[in-house]
Amino acid sequence: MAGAGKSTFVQRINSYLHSQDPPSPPYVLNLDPAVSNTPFEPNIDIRDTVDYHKVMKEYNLGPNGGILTALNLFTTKFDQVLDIVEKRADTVDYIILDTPGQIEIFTWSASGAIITDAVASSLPTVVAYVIDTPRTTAPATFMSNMLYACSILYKTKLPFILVFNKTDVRPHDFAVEWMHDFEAFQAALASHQGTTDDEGEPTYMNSLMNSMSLVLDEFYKHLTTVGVSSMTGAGVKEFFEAVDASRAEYEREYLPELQRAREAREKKLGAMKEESLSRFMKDLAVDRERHPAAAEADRWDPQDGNEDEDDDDLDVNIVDRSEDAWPGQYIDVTRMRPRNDEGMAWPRPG
Ligand SMILES: Nc1nc2c(ncn2[C@@H]2O[C@H](COP(=O)(O)OP(=O)(O)OP(=O)(O)O)[C@@H](O)[C@H]2O)c(=O)[nH]1
Repeated sequence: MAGAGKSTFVQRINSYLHSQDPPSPPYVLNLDPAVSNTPFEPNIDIRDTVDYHKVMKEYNLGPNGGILTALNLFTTKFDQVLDIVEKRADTVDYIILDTPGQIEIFTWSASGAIITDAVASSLPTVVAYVIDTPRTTAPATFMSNMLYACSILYKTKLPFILVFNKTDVRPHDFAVEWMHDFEAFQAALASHQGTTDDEGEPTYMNSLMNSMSLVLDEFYKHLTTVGVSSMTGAGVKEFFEAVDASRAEYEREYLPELQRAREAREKKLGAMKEESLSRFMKDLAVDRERHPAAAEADRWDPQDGNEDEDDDDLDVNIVDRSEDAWPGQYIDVTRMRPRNDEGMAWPRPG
């Protein structure tokens, strides 16, 4: 959620990896086009490719529409990002993606899904869901947060770590208790104000939450939980232990499922292609029979000079900053680079 501390957390895990012996600098991607400063220096930054303010102006959008459109435009180039990232995979142990602050823009958009699927199908991937612990102490807020996490887990089907952040302000033991002890959560719900109406009946919200917490009980079994403080660095080591365990889970569960889905999709696509090709060939034969002269004139001439037409050489707009810095370099935030995409013609909807 916005303000949960995602960027601070990225900076913390980045500095943790740098401080290992030997240092293990990660490769960092910033996918938030609207962030003004990041506390780390990303290797690839969406802001180098898309100017969010210009997108808002050009497409006449508000802030959220601007972020979504900027992300969509960036996604059209994501194959290039993946190429760069894959080239680094042998020398870099961790690749970190920081997502936009407006959670639904990433989790519920087509581009968020494309980016997640693309990354997850080429590298072991884990989702870290960062929670603002001090702002999750009310049972209703806790429940909403868990429902959101649940929806992302089921959407991505990826290994998932709940990161209770800001434990320097409020330890996350209450959350662990609520997740493991159904009755403790019920008691917290009951002791919270407004659980019954004027006639002593449970309020709609309270009964809804009671039933929801039963559903969530199943969901909690699939989760790993860690408490961290991005401020002090407490819990970061445990976070990386959870990431390593998730890698095994990715290889055991996600990968076979992915391969099965890919094979099924390719089979279906192959059948569709074959069918439309045979339909096309039939139509062509009928057409040629009816108009033999036109068919003769329509033959492809290899001397035409069209063989140079190759759209593989489209402009390369993705900037790999580590070409002139080292991977995952984190620096003071005043060294942000100017955005420079003057003259870039983005496709317009419709
Ligand atoms: N005390 C404390 N504050 C934290 C911690 N992590 C982050 N913060 C503070 O929480 C605020 C939000 O942190 P950000 O890292 O900007 O959060 P974000 O989720 O990236 O924010 P958006 O990108 O706007 O969604 C900042 O003021 C941070 O200093 C923590 O572990 N402890």
